[in-house]
Amino acid sequence: MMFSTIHSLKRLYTTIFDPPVAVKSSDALRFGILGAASIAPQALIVPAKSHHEVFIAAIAARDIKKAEAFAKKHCIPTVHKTYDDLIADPQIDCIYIPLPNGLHYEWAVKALSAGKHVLLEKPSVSNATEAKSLFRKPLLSRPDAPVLLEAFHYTFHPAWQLFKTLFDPQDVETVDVINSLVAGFFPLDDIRWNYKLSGGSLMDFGSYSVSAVRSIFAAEPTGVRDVTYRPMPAGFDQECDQAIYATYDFPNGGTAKISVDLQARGGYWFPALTKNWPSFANSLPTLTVKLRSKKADSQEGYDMYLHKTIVVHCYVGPHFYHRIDVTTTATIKDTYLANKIVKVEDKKEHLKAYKWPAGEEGKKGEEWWSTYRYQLEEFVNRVKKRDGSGVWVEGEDSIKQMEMIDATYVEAGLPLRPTSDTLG
Ligand SMILES: NC(=O)C1=CN([C@@H]2O[C@H](COP(=O)(O)OP(=O)(O)OC[C@H]3O[C@@H](n4cnc5c(N)ncnc54)[C@H](OP(=O)(O)O)[C@@H]3O)[C@@H](O)[C@H]2O)C=CC1
Ligand SMILES: O=C1OC[C@@H](O)[C@H](O)[C@H]1O
Repeated sequence: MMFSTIHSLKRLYTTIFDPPVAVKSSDALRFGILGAASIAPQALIVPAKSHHEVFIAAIAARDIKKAEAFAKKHCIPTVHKTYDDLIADPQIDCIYIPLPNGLHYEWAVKALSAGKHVLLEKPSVSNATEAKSLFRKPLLSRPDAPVLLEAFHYTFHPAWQLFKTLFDPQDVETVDVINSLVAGFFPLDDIRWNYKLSGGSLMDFGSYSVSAVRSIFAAEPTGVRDVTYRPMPAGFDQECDQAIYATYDFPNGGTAKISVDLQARGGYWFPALTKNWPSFANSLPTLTVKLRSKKADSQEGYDMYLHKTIVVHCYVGPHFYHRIDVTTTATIKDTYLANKIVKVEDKKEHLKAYKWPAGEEGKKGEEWWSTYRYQLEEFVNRVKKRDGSGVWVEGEDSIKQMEMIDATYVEAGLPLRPTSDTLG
């Protein structure tokens, strides 16, 4: 127990602060970052350290002093005065875009048009109109097309891929996803609460819920219903959802519920007194999948049914911690007694996967790799035209993702996030 805790802490420390630094190869891809964004170190700069084919070469920020300070802190050799200057830099191969959602479209188009590969933060853009325009750009169908990826990092981690091997999407009956963040984590002037910048909880933490549900059913919903939301407090953008709840119907008859709260409060004893206390409950993004009950065996006088429930704890950041709990419930019914239940037995398994199983071709990784590091591996593999792990987020998938977000906002009675002026 003690050994395993020390091992976990060591893995975590290596992941976050101290990955081994790789010697860069002469053909390493040179990345430039648009904006000194908070997420850039975690999502790209730290993961790049251990990748011998990735070099973080340049940064641009709206304020040159901020860019210089960021460059100094993260040892980035080149600072550009503007985002446009960075994109025009012939020394840069790839652009990472961690800008507010509402600016993703404009800058992704500019970067791709300059022939750069683009790693684009999630959600890819503001709405499905932008997504169709971006991901169906004719330049992306050319033989020498640049790579464009919506950075749904969690899908690249072995834990998510292991989870997906545990069931057939056709058998999924219900999915419940909770993405909740304690109130106060993001200040009220954060980009997440700015409608013009395409904010809202569904666009933020909620985009994972939508992505996860689509991935679990391997299908698009036939409808969305029962959408409720909590707007921002008075004085803030009322078009921005602070929390949102929705139910989706899927073609196999299954349903999914998402529950997203970016300012979670309450849930304590004496609710009247504590309802405004920040809530740490559900702080680990969690999802529960229930599969349809299936007849597994039939003997003289008895039928046995199996029913599986799978819970994934911390599905968004499995590198910090995760656990996949699989409960298989066996129910034995007496067919001579009108199917009376005579026995119910639960079998529980707890699974985890920080690395790919040994010996699988193209699948590289280390226990301490974060979701972002696994994602970077595949991004580079695509650029270098190698097969890699086979995990990817296709452009058409990113379009469907935005269609589901749009449909949810429509059902909520909220406006779609605004389309960029740069989309003619
Ligand atoms: N993959 C993940 O785990 C995560 C992804 N994200 C995504 O990354 C993106 C950025 O999020 P985050 O890093 O938290 O955001 P920040 O606010 O920290 O960074 C956004 C950057 O955008 C730039 N910017 C340009 N124009 C504006 C503007 N008008 N207003 C505000 N900022 C502007 C700023 O750059 P400058 O330095 O030039 O001023 C700023 O540094 C979002 O799309 C978000 O959804 C966020 C967190 C986690
Ligand atoms: O991973 C994440 O966690 C917190 C969110 O607000 C953020 O945007 C998201 O990507």
